Amino acid sequence: MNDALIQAENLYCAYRNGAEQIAVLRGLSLELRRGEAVAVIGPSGSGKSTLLNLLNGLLLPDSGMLRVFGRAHSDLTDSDWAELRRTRIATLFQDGNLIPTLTVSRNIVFRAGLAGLETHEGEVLLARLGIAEVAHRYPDQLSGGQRQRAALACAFAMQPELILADEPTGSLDYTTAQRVAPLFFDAIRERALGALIVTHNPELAQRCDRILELREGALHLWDSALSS
Ligand SMILES: Nc1ncnc2c1ncn2[C@@H]1O[C@H](COP(=O)(O)OP(=O)(O)OP(=O)(O)O)[C@@H](O)[C@H]1O
Repeated sequence: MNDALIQAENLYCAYRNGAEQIAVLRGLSLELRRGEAVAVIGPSGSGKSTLLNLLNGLLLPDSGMLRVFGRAHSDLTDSDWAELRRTRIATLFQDGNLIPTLTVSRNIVFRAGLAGLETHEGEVLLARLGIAEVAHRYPDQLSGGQRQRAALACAFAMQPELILADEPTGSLDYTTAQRVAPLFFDAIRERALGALIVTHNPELAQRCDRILELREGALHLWDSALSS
């Protein structure tokens, strides 16, 4: 069995504003396998969100090869990507992507349902994440950190194979981040998920199997000696 969830080779991606062309990814390569967590770090504007959007099918590369679950991006239609996002890829953006008209509990049930699953573990997930008491509240009645943990519960409830996360602990205080991070990594390892985590948090990055730095449009194995 091929364990690669993501294989990207020599990806190029540019934005066009009229005559101006902003080349963001310039020959980016990446492989992510099941059970592996990879942190992506890099300065503001280096292209981290662009990369997440490509891996999610929200953007298309201009050239290069991208395979997700062994399927070439050129063979994936918009509805194939939508199906992958519904059932196999969980995306955690900083603002939480919860449905505002549903309570936290209903968000979890709904998210699992989209993936074709019934879930009875919502309360357990919320308790493990330390937010059982907000299960009946709506997203706009939560703090940023509670919203982020509720989004994490929704992501786990859909039982994804791949998690793409943008600062998954960015809204949490230090103590809560210390509590939530192990749960995140336990879930990745227990369920042999792959995770690509964009983060500025060095402790979170250090828990990953590899740290890659996005620099000059490509990913480089991060060398702490070079950055000090
Ligand atoms: N829709 C767009 N049109 C034109 N340029 C864009 C667009 N989106 C992003 N860019 C530019 O592409 C570059 C990469 O942006 P991106 O958001 O991927 O960076 P980032 O590493 O995620 O930044 P940050 O850490 O600040 O969120 C930046 O120079 C940005 O200004």
